[in-house]
Amino acid sequence: MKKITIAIDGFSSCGKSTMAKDLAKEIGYVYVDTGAMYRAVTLYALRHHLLQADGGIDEERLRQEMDRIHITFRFNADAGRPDTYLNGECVEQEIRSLEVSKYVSPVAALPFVRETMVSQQQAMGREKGVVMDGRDVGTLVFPDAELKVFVTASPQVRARRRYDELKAKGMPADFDEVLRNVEERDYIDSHREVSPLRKAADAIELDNGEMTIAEQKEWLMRLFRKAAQC
Ligand SMILES: Nc1ncnc2c1ncn2[C@@H]1O[C@H](COP(=O)(O)OP(=O)(O)O)[C@@H](O)[C@H]1O
Ligand SMILES: Nc1ccn([C@@H]2O[C@H](COP(=O)(O)OP(=O)(O)O)[C@@H](O)[C@H]2O)c(=O)n1
Repeated sequence: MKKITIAIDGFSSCGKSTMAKDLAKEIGYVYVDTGAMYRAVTLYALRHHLLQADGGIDEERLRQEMDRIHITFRFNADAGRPDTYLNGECVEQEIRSLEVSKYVSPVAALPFVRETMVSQQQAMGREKGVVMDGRDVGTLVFPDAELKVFVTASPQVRARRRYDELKAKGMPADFDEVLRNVEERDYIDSHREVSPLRKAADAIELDNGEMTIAEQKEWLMRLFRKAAQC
């Protein structure tokens, strides 16, 4: 079987990371969560007071600080997926907070932020054998990926999944707030100027609203076997 590149894009909270990390584990590929990288930049900006509550961003300072933001991943055997590190500190839990979710899409829409993240992502996947999930992996990061999937489900289903996850982790959450955030991020992600969220023409679409995690895993595994054989 040849080593390939697998791109999993789609709307917020639909299960992209779950599918991507499960597949990567099963087939021994590297998993890269590109959303975690934008979340880590956002956490850095929050901690350094570069984001205002009214939505304003101190773009100039963030641009100057970009080379001080080092994002790495380290595999966590208990979680079965990589944890995200910001300048050497594990921030896996903190970047998933609703606070970070509220600010991440405007930060991710900044061209200089995207440029930095995309070149790091391309370096991580240069050797192939990678499963990468995000918004622009199949369209911009790896337009030649051998397997591209675009995942979606209704906003209510997605918000419920994210709400349940936050609750299970003991993090504060209100369902309506989570739903609003999911819808707002989808809108910003789909309407930004630089590499907006789009289904690549050659991506296979999956609405997993009625699927279990096990079913979607099996579905993706079948696609992988087909794509890696030819
Ligand atoms: N098919 C599914 N049915 C129910 N819950 C799911 C399904 N797929 C993923 N989840 C759960 O939904 C939440 C969001 O999934 P995640 O993989 O983080 O989504 P994304 O990466 O698209 O934001 C997680 O808690 C995950 O366990
Ligand atoms: N390749 C990517 C991945 C994420 N993002 C941004 O980062 C945010 C968080 O991504 P995520 O994948 O963690 O989001 P969830 O789907 O997990 O909620 C998204 O809402 C986008 O604004 C992006 O712009 N491009």
